[in-house]
Amino acid sequence: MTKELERASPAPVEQEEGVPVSVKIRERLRAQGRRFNANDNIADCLEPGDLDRLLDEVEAKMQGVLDSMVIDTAGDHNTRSTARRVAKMYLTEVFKGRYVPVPAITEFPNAEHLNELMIVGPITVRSACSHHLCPVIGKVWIGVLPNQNTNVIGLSKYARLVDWVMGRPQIQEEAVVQLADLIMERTQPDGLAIVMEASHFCMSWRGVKEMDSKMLNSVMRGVFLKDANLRREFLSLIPRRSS
Ligand SMILES: Nc1nc2c(ncn2[C@@H]2O[C@H](COP(=O)(O)OP(=O)(O)OP(=O)(O)O)[C@@H](O)[C@H]2O)c(=O)[nH]1
Repeated sequence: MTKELERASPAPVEQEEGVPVSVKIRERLRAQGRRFNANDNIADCLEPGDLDRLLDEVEAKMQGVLDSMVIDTAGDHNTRSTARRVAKMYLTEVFKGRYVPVPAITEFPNAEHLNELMIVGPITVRSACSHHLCPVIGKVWIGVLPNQNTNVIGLSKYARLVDWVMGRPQIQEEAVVQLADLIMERTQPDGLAIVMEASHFCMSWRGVKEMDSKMLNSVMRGVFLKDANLRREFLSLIPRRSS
């Protein structure tokens, strides 16, 4: 392209004034050919200050939702700051797992060359379904068969990884797979087993209004897939789940 043509071209969206920050972020994601589904993490496409600008943008859109629901947020003292509260809750609390990088994981040398089954749980699951953004609350158990040559990670880190993956709008089937992929990638054990049990408020608070049903699902990787005895041992060691 000649210098003249370059000058004549419209400014890239990054430099345009008044372009919503979400549009700029989407452009960066598309330029990298990246997916940005509800349960994807996009932290590495955010620039300094973007999250604050997103907060302002989501607040303005939430205010529009409240206005369209014919709620008098100016007169009603209870909802005066609701748009800001909801924006903060989505971006910095319940869906934080989309906007912050993966937690740092401390690794310790596997000095004793441990290769026995280890189970951690129940770890609390707090999420929301991608369909209605209703809460999903439950528990997860993680079983690891370490590899005698790989490092050991601190126990609390499993809970931090669960929190990071579940802090996005999710569906349970995809959440357990994302969690398994992450733990496999980070710790490279010989085997990994995950069982999740959760209540979906989209089924109890609304819709079919079924109060007691839960969804249980599992994912097995590595030796857990091949070794039925190991699978049985893991399942038998998980404390009796809530009724
Ligand atoms: N498979 C799966 N389904 C889920 C999960 N979370 C919520 N759902 C369901 O996803 C469906 C949402 O899509 P639709 O069926 O289009 O929603 P709807 O018409 O409002 O459905 P109702 O909930 O039956 O009123 C509902 O059946 C939810 O119960 C999940 O983690 N996994």
